[in-house]
Order: sequence, then structure tokens, then C-alpha cells
Amino acid sequence: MDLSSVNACPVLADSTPINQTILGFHTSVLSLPIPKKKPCKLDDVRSNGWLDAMQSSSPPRKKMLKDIAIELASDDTDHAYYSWMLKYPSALNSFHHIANRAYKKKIVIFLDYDGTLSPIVDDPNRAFMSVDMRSAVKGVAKYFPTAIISGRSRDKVYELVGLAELFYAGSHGMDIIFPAKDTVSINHTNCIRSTDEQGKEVNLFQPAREFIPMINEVFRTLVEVTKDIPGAFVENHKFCTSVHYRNVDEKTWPMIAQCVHDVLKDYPRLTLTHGRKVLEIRPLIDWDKGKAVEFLLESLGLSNINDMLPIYIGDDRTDEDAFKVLREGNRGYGILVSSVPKESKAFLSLRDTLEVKEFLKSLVKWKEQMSTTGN
Ligand SMILES: O=P(O)(O)OC[C@H]1O[C@H](O[C@H]2O[C@H](CO)[C@@H](O)[C@H](O)[C@H]2O)[C@H](O)[C@@H](O)[C@@H]1O
Repeated sequence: MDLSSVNACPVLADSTPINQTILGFHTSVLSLPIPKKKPCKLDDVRSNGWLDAMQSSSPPRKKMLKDIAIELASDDTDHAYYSWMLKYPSALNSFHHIANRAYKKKIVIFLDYDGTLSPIVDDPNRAFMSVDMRSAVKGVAKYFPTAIISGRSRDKVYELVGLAELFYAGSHGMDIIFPAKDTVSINHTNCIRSTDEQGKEVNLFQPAREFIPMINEVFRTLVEVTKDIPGAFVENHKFCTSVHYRNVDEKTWPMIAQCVHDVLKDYPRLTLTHGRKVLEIRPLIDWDKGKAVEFLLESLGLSNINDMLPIYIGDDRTDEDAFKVLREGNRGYGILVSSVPKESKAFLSLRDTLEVKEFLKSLVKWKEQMSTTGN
């Protein structure tokens, strides 16, 4: 794999200003412990754009605003946000448009997990959704087919969401499970009939199955090469693996990037994508969250745009593939969750997880009203 092509990954122009301190990382970084077998060169990741992508990978968390100077800055930020909303209107304020368009159609809901159903937190193992959010998701699933499409492993995201009535797609859509009874057609060689833990018949779609041993090996190597970098955390998602740097000192980001880069060099069949303060290593196959959305709609017999209205809510770069699919042919609504302006293929926006919850509750309320009026 030509690693320079990683530079061309769809990195969103996040509004977060690029911190220029990056130019001065050299001295501090070189004094850090360097993994033994493969000395990091710290050259490649500067030229291939990884560092820029890392710098812009997540908006800063809101600070407590205490002094006037910061409040003024905050006014500017709000102004920029409201201007941005002219292009990406609030899904809450646009609810009547969605409702009009959904008339006599079946709404299908797709939800990302981190940053959409649970707020972004420092520890990925503590990204819990609130009781209220779970009840809102349960509410929509009562009326509309609802799928969770996450970068996490399917088992992990199921454990976090805990609702058996949903469809689940883990590892960025590379691990999909849904009940056989809901299937209309499956036109995919990688889909097999299986049974779940409760013995129910399910369809299991795992287009990257052959990569499991490779991902395990890369995971172990990444754990080893990053073990001396304080704050680095590596997760194994079965079909992909993630290296988190949210808790790593920013001066050390070039080192973490170079370590991942050096490991990836030996795996031309793997590629890298950028998430929110996370480097994600995954199989180089033509599959992403957008393809997972198309696959689920087709399998459930919901691909005719005259009959259904898909709504996808997500906050991350990997969700852009799904937004793109819905934008093409004006199939449905992509809704970006963001508290800062950023370019997106989504049509609408929500500011944070609280607004996501409000939106889901509005859908339920609307559906219940429609039912009582016989529509
Ligand atoms: O597709 P998603 O469901 O949004 O999963 C994407 C990644 O989410 C998790 O990381 C992110 O959330 C963490 C918890 O808030 C945060 O600490 C981290 O910085 C974020 O990148 C998850 O841990 C990753 O493995 C997923 O790929």
C-alpha cells in the first residue's frame, strides 16, 4: 500500500484551529522512550498528512467560561455556529419537513454510538449512554426499524446499548447481525445464516472474516509498540483495531502516529482512517458504514425510495460514508451531530447527544399522534 495515499483519506475540514506547536515537537519527542525494534523516524507522518488530521480530529470540549474575554470569544463561536446552521439546519427545527416527507413512508433509523448516543469521554470503556437516551432509542425502535452502526466491535456496542430489538453493525459495518425473520432478500456471498445466543435464526454478514488473524496480530504489535507512551490505548474490535491518543500529551502525537505508520507498513492489506482522537486500522476492502446502510436496507426489503425514508445520525468522519449514500439520489436524511461548524455530506445537524435524544423523542411523539389520527 502506498502510505502516501492515506493523506487522501476523507479528512473533514474541522473548524478546530491547527495548533502550530506541532512544528516544535522535535526535541521533546526525541527524549521519549522509543519502541525498541523499529526506531521511529518521525518523518513520514508529517508529510503524509496524518498529523494534520490528528490535530483536527475532535473539537475541544467546552470549558467553564469564567472571564469576559472568553465569553466574547464564545459569542464569536456561537455566531460562526449559527451561520453554519444555515447550511446544515437543525433537525429539530426542520422536523415538520421530515414529517411531511415521511408521510406514508417507512422511516428507518441508523444511529452511530460514540458522540451520538453517548457523549465523548476520555475513557472509551466508560462511554455509557444515559437511561433517558436508552429509553428514547427503545421508543423509536418500537415504531421504526432501528440499527446501530458503530466503529466498535459488535459485542461491545451491544453491551453498551443493551436493546435486543435493534439491528447491530459493528466494526464500521463489517460485522452485521439481524434476525432472519426480517429478511426479504440477501444478495451477498458473505452473508450466512446462523443462530444467536438465544438460539434465534439470524443473518450474519462479515465481509472481512479472513482478516481476523491479521487484526489480532496487528493489535498485539500495536499494544507492544505503544506500551511506553503514556495515555495510549489500543482496542481490538475483531475486524479493525483502534489506537486512541485522546489521553496522550499532544507533543507525543507525532510519535504515536509514526509507531502506527511503521506497523502498517508491513500490512499492505490494511488501511488507516481517522476518528475522534483515534487512529483506526482496518482491512482495505470496499466496505464502510455507507455500504452497511445500503446492505441493511436491501436485505430488509426497504430499498425503494418511494416507500422508505432512512435517517442516519452520526458525528464522526466514518459516518460521512453513510451521509454520502443518503445524499446520493436524495434518499434520506443524514444528520451530523456537531457543536462546531464542519463540512459534511449530511443535510441537517444536531448540536449534541441531548439534541439527539430530543429528536428521537419527537419522532416517537409524531408517530403516536399519527397513529391516533389514523394516519
Ligand atoms: O462509530 P462510533 O460508534 O462512533 O465509534 C467510533 C469510535 O468510538 C470510540 O472512541 C471515541 O469515543 C471514546 C469515548 O467517548 C473517546 O474516548 C475516543 O476519543 C473517541 O474516538 C471507540 O473507543 C472507538 O474504538 C471507535 O472506533
